[in-house]
Amino acid sequence: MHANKYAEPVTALGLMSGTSLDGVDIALIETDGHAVQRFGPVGERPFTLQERDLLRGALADAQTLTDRHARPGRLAEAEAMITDAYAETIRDFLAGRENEPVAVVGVHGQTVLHRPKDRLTVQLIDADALARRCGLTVVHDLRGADVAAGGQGAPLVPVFHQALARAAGLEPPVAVVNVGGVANVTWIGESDALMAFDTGPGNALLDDWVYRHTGEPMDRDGALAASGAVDERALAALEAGLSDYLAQQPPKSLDRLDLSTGEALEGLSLEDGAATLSSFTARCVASARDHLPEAPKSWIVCGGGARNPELLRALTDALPGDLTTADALGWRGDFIEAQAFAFLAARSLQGMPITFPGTTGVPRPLTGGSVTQPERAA
Ligand SMILES: Nc1ncnc2c1ncn2[C@@H]1O[C@H](COP(=O)(O)OP(=O)(O)OP(=O)(O)O)[C@@H](O)[C@H]1O
Ligand SMILES: CC(=O)N[C@H]1[C@@H]2OC[C@@H](O2)[C@@H](O)[C@@H]1O[C@H](C)C(=O)O
Repeated sequence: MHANKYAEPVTALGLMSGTSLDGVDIALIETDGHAVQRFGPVGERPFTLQERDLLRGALADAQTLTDRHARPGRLAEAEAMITDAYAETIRDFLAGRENEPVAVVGVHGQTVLHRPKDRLTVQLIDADALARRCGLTVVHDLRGADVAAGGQGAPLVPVFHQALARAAGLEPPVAVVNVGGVANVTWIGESDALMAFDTGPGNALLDDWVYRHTGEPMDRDGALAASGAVDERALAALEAGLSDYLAQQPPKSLDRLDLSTGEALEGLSLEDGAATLSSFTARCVASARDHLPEAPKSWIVCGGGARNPELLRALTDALPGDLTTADALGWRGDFIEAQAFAFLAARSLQGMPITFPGTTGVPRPLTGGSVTQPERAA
């Protein structure tokens, strides 16, 4: 009956590089912007240590920005690096897949500053150069319109979580928790009801702690946390440091640099610090329940944190209800964000809303994204 309600499906690519600064994820889907008709291949391109250092420098230099288009300090170099990395990722991904009729590429870029209360959110990516180099239509700046309209500009992925949950026939209410650098939750109730917000740290503080002590980028497989113990005093201090945010009613979102351990972990061993930070992430997710309209029957964990067994254990301890990973449902938990940016680009091309009062607090459902055609960018 609704045969013409949605547009013809298109093949869309999505690229995401998140707050963990670990690399670029890419995914191909076929979608009409409402559902996913086909999940295609995925890929990733890790950042080198030098690239991560450049991004850390760019994050620091972005703190004084007042103009989202300015690129002082290391920002210009970082943007060129990100654009190269995205172009390279697309080229390598499509090599041997020339038959994929890619209609659009949705790109997130690299967030270096996110201050929605000042109507400022900055993602590094030169979309014109990218469109030119890959010869494809690029949709970028998916947060800008939302922030300009008074929204939080994040999280953006909830409408895709909703499409995934709908297709899986999950019994509402269900919560999807993305444990990236920052963690966020999407709550999906009856009749497509949607609420979403950033819950607090995901892996960012744990990554920083491990990097500072060992030069390694993460607590791989939770090995450090597994051999440490949670320090309750330090945990309480961490929670006190974020208490205003935790208590705040959604909509709400975080900048990576809003998160810090302060003095809370002083004197702790590497292992105890890792155990305490893993628990902190889980406790912040658990405290998100206070803001949800109804307790979720099940929790689905995705993002890099789902690969950390200690973090999963801490989440299982902290959350009532069933907890499962996205991968256990047959989703590609590490690539949901990349798939989401493909989905959002397809919606953007059709002028469909990508953010909602329940997700970013924008006054009414709003479309977003800027479209760059390869010929216009030439
Ligand atoms: N095997 C593993 N063991 C422990 N942690 C892991 C493992 N694999 C990934 N991670 C964690 O996941 C992080 C990457 O997660 P992800 O790619 O979801 O983040 P992101 O997309 O950068 O973040 P965001 O969602 O905040 O934008 C790594 O930095 C690391 O902390
Ligand atoms: C401003 C920004 O880049 N925020 C990210 C960050 O990383 C996780 C969380 O904080 C989320 O709000 C968002 O990313 C995902 C992709 C989102 O918008 O849904």
